[in-house]
Amino acid sequence: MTTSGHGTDGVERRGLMFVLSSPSGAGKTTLSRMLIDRMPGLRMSVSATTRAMRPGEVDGRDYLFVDKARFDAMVKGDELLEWATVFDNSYGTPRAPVEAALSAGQDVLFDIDWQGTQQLREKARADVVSVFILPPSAGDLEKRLHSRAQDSDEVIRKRMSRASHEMSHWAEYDYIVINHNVDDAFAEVQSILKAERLKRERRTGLVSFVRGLQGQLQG
Ligand SMILES: Nc1ncnc2c1ncn2[C@@H]1O[C@H](COP(=O)(O)OP(=O)(O)OP(=O)(O)O)[C@@H](O)[C@H]1O
Ligand SMILES: Nc1nc2c(ncn2[C@@H]2O[C@H](COP(=O)(O)O)[C@@H](O)[C@H]2O)c(=O)[nH]1
Repeated sequence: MTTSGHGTDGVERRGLMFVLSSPSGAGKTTLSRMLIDRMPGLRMSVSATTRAMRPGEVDGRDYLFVDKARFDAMVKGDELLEWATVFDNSYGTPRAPVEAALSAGQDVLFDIDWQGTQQLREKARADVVSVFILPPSAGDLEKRLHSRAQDSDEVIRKRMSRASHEMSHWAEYDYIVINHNVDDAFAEVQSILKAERLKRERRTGLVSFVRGLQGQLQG
């Protein structure tokens, strides 16, 4: 699915799909925004959803807010790379922008649940790097959902009651980060991305780079 771009050291490499998942409220959106602001070469995948817009959310930036008929048409037209029902709403990743970003040599960041992560992994295992974010405690998770002040008590209750099930998928992920403190969690997630960008298998330009070095040594 991916084509090559260039790393910061000029060596060609395949783009990667960097996935953050967690129980609702553990901090994926917060960490995603920090990554997008601070990591050049990383583009956010903007999901389509049928859920209602929260105060402060912007259509096209936070989500593509669509009705059920439009979502179903996207599924039928194979416009989504993955999709799932989460908390009674439909969510899915539009395929075209992801493929365009990867073709342009960029990495793509996904804030999606475990069902979507499984689907991406089935399609492109070698190019998916997945991170599961855990809250430090159940009490902290609940406090965070309340402090966000964007969901009703009923919605928060529903999300808390799903948290244990969401978390049961932690062992399917490549990395686990416990979000005690947002700056520390960000530093950990950033380190994972930096290291994964340097992985030998995705650095398609290394063979010719090393040959060039050897040529210089012989010449
Ligand atoms: N380490 C932290 N300490 C305290 N508060 C935090 C921390 N990380 C995130 N938060 C706060 O917790 C709330 C929930 O965070 P966020 O929206 O990033 O979670 P999320 O995992 O994206 O949730 P959802 O899956 O529902 O979209 C926000 O108000 C955010 O500012
Ligand atoms: N499988 C997918 N899951 C997605 C996608 N976009 C978001 N999500 C996940 O949904 C829940 C709830 O999100 P919220 O914004 O309503 O709080 C959360 O776990 C997201 O990660 C998607 O495109 N596919």
